[in-house]
Amino acid sequence: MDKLIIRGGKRLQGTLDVAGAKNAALPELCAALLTAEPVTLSNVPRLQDVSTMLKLIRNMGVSAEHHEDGRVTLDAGGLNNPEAPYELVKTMRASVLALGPLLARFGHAKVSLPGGCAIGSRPVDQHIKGLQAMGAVITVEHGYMLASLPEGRTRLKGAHITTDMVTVTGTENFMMAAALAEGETVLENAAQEPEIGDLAEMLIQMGAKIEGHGTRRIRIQGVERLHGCEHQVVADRIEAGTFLCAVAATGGDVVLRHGRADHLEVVIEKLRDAGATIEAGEGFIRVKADGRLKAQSFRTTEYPGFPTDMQAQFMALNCISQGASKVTETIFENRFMHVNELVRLGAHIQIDGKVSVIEGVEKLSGATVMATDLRASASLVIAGLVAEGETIVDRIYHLDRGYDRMELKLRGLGADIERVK
Ligand SMILES: CC(=O)N[C@H]1[C@@H](OP(=O)(O)OP(=O)(O)OC[C@H]2O[C@@H](n3ccc(=O)[nH]c3=O)[C@H](O)[C@@H]2O)O[C@H](CO)[C@@H](O)[C@@H]1O
Ligand SMILES: C=C(OP(=O)(O)O)C(=O)O
Repeated sequence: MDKLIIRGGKRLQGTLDVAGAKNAALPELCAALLTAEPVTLSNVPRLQDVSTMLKLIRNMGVSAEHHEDGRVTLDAGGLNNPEAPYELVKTMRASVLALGPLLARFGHAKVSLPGGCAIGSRPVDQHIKGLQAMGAVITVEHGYMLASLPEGRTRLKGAHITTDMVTVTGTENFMMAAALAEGETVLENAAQEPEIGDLAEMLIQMGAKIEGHGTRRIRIQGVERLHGCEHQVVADRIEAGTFLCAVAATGGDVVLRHGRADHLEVVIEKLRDAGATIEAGEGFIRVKADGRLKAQSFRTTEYPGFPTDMQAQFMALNCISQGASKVTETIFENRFMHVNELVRLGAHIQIDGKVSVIEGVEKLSGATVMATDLRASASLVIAGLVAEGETIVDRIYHLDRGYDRMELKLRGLGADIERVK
């Protein structure tokens, strides 16, 4: 199993390229299932989750190739097996995104229920309820969602869907299903994450009629057929935010090319309050930091609030900042798995339910720690970059699920970090 060995204490300096967003690329690969015409996505990141999604859709009979230049060319003309088997779904929860498109195009689908995961139980009840409101018949048998249309129907029908909570992949599933449904669908309480807007733009290019993406109410007028398109995946705000926190923690001066500051406003505001200098313009974010910053309290909420996917990385920064801070996680019930590992590196953190209280310390000291989930892994890497001595981060397959060669990018900025088998 791969590990990272980090010798901390190096300032980060230089320029790096922000990759395409995992959380946009995954639904967009599924959107290609909605048409029999070729689709080309560019700026697709090289991540384990993308490889898994490509495996999943190839298994359906789709031809899909990830090229050296980051393009993925897809052709779902030959799709003949609308099924997502457990073996592939269990390693990537985003597989549930195949359900909406398969149902909309084929009228039936068999998608494994995702299991729980380290950060929480993550049910898919809202996905099922919403698609049922659109006329789908869905039963759960032997761990699979078996979805079909009632006798005599060939298309889903538009519906008014109000979810119990804001759900990102739920909103995406409904948008994709509604694009080919009969009549109008209105999504209330819709997610507003930038990845929703990026998917909507792709669907519109394919001929979908969508309005209101980026707001709490999205309207979709179904069409009979969608066509192929070329679409560039939006920059990954979470990868960019992770590097901003890393530089804020180690000190240094780094330019993130292609970074979208407008998608990271709350995080950037917190980093500025902490004492980092951040400049941003068209297609770049520059971060400069020196010495210990001031700890910042925050609570995670849906976009445009503080992203849960940045909680662990910002907490790592708080661990070595001046003063105390309170971090409240409101989205996932079990997203503090990094805390015990940060404590092994010398951090002072106490958990009380949804709240972690962090007392900043002057230094961390290297140790062997275990990655438990994707962003937890990133927080341990940040902590390792500032810790004295050697930190070994074990089980980095979690990290590889969502970061495009993170250690190479960090090495390019002067970090002492290597991957070992
Ligand atoms: C591939 C992708 O885009 N993943 C992101 C997506 O995950 P994902 O879309 O899975 O997360 P959701 O927005 O759906 O989850 C929000 C909350 O709603 C709950 N819920 C959701 C659906 C449902 O049917 N029932 C239910 O109870 C979840 O357990 C969670 O507590 O948004 C999360 C919240 O920003 C991010 O952390 C993930 O990185
Ligand atoms: C939780 C995350 O992703 P996923 O929904 O793919 O598990 C994440 O990107 O931090």
